[in-house]
Amino acid sequence: MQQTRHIGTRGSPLALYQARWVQSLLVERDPDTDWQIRILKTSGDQIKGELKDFGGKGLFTRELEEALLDGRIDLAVHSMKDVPTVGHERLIIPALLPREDPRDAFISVKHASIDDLPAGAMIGSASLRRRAQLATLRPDVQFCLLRGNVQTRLKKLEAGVCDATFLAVAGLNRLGAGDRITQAVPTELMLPAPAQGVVGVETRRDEVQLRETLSGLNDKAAEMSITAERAFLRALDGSCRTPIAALAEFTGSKLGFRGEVLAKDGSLRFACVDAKDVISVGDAYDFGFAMGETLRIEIDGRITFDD
Ligand SMILES: NCc1[nH]cc(CCC(=O)O)c1CC(=O)O
Repeated sequence: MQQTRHIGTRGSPLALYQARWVQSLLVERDPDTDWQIRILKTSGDQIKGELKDFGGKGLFTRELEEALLDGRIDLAVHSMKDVPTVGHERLIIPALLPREDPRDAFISVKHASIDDLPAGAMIGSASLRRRAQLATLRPDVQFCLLRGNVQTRLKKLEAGVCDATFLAVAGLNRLGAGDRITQAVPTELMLPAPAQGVVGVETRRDEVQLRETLSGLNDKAAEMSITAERAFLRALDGSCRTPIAALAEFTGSKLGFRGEVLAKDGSLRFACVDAKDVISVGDAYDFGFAMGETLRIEIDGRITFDD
């Protein structure tokens, strides 16, 4: 008899796209299983104000993890940048899919680039990281909230709610909205969020066979990078609400790493850069964690992580 497995996802167009992507990869690998998508509402989808006012962490992933634990779903598809660094002991993420472009996109109707923005321009973004980074580049612009899913934000921008916004290039590409990108911002100007551009698949730790199937989808370079970036975040955050960015790039056997921590208003910025030969995922974790520890010592209380 054919076995049915449920792939849990949020209902936003981006989340659905990602779930369908995982579904098609699984159908290819194991056509004898019936891979079904099950849409769940998460508390993060119902919030209209500032995310940080609602207990931040894991907002988009918690309900999916609860559904995994009580058996409503067998797999959960996540944007890895939304996944907290400390996971549930009964859950595991055996598959990280190949990374898309990790950069942020600058999107504007009237202005060609960040440099092109006039003084006083209104930037719509709820992201503390993007706000702080932009404030270091352009202390003369202002910010307002712009929330909702990717399409909603693009519509609001077009309606003139703000002069520009930022979204992940990866999400826009996945939605077929890559033509809306005004400027793909170089990572030297705006370092992405840890794990930006990577989709991961989570399951229950005791699902031996599912884990093996998922391991077949795992991308080694993405795993090395994401492991280092998330270890960096873990070394720094706790219950972090200060902006943290990181990008690890794996080529050959070398892991290049850049990370930064900013004060929310962009008035302080601490950065680190290094590269190291890594063999195992454990090496990548240790490297990222050590980078985070070093930066934390350097910051020495001058930026607090929970204010
Ligand atoms: N927090 C929402 C979120 N989570 C992941 C992405 C983009 C896709 C990705 O990074 O894989 C987005 C939207 C955005 O920041 O533009």
